Amino acid sequence: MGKDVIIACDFSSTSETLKFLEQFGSIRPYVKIGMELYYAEGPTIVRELKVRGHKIFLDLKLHDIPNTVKRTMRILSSLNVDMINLHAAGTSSMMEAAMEGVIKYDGSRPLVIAVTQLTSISEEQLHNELLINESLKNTVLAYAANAKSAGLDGVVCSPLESQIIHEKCGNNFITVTPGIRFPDGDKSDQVRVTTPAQAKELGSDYIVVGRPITQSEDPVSAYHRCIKDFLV
Ligand SMILES: O=c1ccn([C@@H]2O[C@H](COP(=O)(O)O)[C@@H](O)[C@H]2O)c(=O)[nH]1
Repeated sequence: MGKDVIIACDFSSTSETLKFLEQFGSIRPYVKIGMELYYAEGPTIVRELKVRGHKIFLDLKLHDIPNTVKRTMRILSSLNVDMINLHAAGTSSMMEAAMEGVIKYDGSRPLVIAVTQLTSISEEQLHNELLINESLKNTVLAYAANAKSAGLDGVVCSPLESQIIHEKCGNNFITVTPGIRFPDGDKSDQVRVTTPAQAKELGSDYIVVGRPITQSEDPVSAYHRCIKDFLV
């Protein structure tokens, strides 16, 4: 299974995104298109980046009734992205419907992964606001197990949970982990964070890195720092 560093391109336009990626020259990083960029530019941003040779994680975190998610997955899958996601909180029925919708006419499909609990959520918020009495760890593990039973390929979680998810769901069940910060970095709105090196130790398959690269004075060096700490 391929491990990689995925850059979260949280920009509001195609021009800003392409200007950012031009700094990488002939390197074509794996990129994540999230809600901000997709809602601003629509499917054309996916085509623009695909044609330039980038692998794409389309991070739209679907969460709706099963029929709506199934039909939306059919549309999104036709964009030929490499990875796509939804919220495990939408239930097993929703995830099973998504897996039906995502299969293309030729039988292929992107990787499908489920968000367990957002990396910005703390144990206290889980209990006091979401009114979930289970521990964060148990909730994440249960959601991961549901995703696996529904036929998904893996989950989005904090690197802090990668190891226990692999123990429960197997090493082929992939963990895609945002919440990455350099040792000297600002956590900002993230709560369950690790460094790239810790994510490697804990067995994350992919790390998703946004601001530590995009807001860096030298994004290319910050990306290579992630590659060195996580992959090498
Ligand atoms: O649980 C989640 C799910 C998705 N994300 C997304 O990852 C990036 C992280 O960006 P940073 O700037 O490195 O914090 C961002 O696009 C989120 O929407 C997440 O952080 N946590």
